[in-house]
Amino acid sequence: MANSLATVTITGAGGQIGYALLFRIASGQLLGPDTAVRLRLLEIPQGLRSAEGAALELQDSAFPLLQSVDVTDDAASAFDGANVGLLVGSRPRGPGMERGDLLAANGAIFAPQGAAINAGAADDVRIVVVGNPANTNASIASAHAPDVPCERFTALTRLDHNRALGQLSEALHTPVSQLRDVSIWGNHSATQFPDIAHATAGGRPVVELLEEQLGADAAREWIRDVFIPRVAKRGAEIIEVRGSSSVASAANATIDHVSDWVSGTTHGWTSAALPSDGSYGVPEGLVSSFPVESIDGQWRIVQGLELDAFARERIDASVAELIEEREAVRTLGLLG
Ligand SMILES: NC(=O)c1ccc[n+]([C@@H]2O[C@H](COP(=O)([O-])OP(=O)(O)OC[C@H]3O[C@@H](n4cnc5c(N)ncnc54)[C@H](O)[C@@H]3O)[C@@H](O)[C@H]2O)c1
Ligand SMILES: O=C(O)C[C@H](O)C(=O)O
Repeated sequence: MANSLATVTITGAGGQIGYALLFRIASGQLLGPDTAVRLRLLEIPQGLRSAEGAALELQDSAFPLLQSVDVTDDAASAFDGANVGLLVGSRPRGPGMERGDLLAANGAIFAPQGAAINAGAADDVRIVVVGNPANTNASIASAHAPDVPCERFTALTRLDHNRALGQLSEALHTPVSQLRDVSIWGNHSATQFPDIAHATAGGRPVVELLEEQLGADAAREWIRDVFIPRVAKRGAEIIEVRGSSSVASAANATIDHVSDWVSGTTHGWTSAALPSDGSYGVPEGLVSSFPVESIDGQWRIVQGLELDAFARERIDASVAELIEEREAVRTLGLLG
């Protein structure tokens, strides 16, 4: 029997990722078998029917851990008492839409949601932003929640991390369970840097295994010309092949992110985008992806990793893009 109760708020709950998330959360995969959940589904008016339909199906699933489901288009009531906020609903880039328009449209979503979190969320609230541009949307929400510690606002790069594991597993013919310490640095965008310099497979350095398999030069080329772009552009590949953006894998990564945050990482480190504390020269406060561990319910950036010139250049390029996005939203007055 559950011995605690948590309120989980999902924005964009009537959308694709929302639908892939809800049933896994209600079954206990987000917070474990000892925590009953109260779900709050936030949608815009046009999305309410879809969210209401999902709520009917949740009822029909008779999940023992599911205590209640509320559907609303009011951010204040959706985030009232929230322990976990999954910020999925966002404004995707449409045809002919300029980057500035995209950031402004998302500002209009994430600024009021940040304010609602500030006003009513539980003291221990944990937020993960999935809706793109995820890192910058997290900064906007955080800027409007001055009473919530900024480290509670994170953005999803676990999908990129998992994609990197999938690619390595295939290349090395090694189960994912044998892989450790892959890192995603920077933005959840094509500039991200998937880094395997410290990764191991079955305890052996991945780079060494690739060199044995391919030879030193070909291994370097594979990492630079195949692995990195494949992971960084996987979102676009999925859109091209599936005809719409990733859904189940994005929901799965969101569950992984929150579940590790709450329960701790046990298989080496993972990756998450969080406000920088200045580590690795990333400007303080910028929401950037790092290699992280979760200890005692808090993300900690893995310290002391050596970065070669190639890594430094790639991280700097992605951080430069994040700084540009931050300046653009600052100019729009979205950072408070
Ligand atoms: N970070 C990642 O790894 C990652 C991966 C995949 C997709 N995404 C992003 O996730 C987002 C959602 O994807 P999807 O496939 O579920 O899209 P979707 O269009 O199916 O669903 C989005 C839902 O959000 C709702 N919504 C819009 N504005 C809202 C608001 N202000 N409040 C509440 N709900 C609102 C819409 O009505 C819609 O139902 C997109 O921005 C997508 O680019 C991120
Ligand atoms: O929705 C997108 O643009 C792609 C998404 O962020 C992904 O990584 O799959």
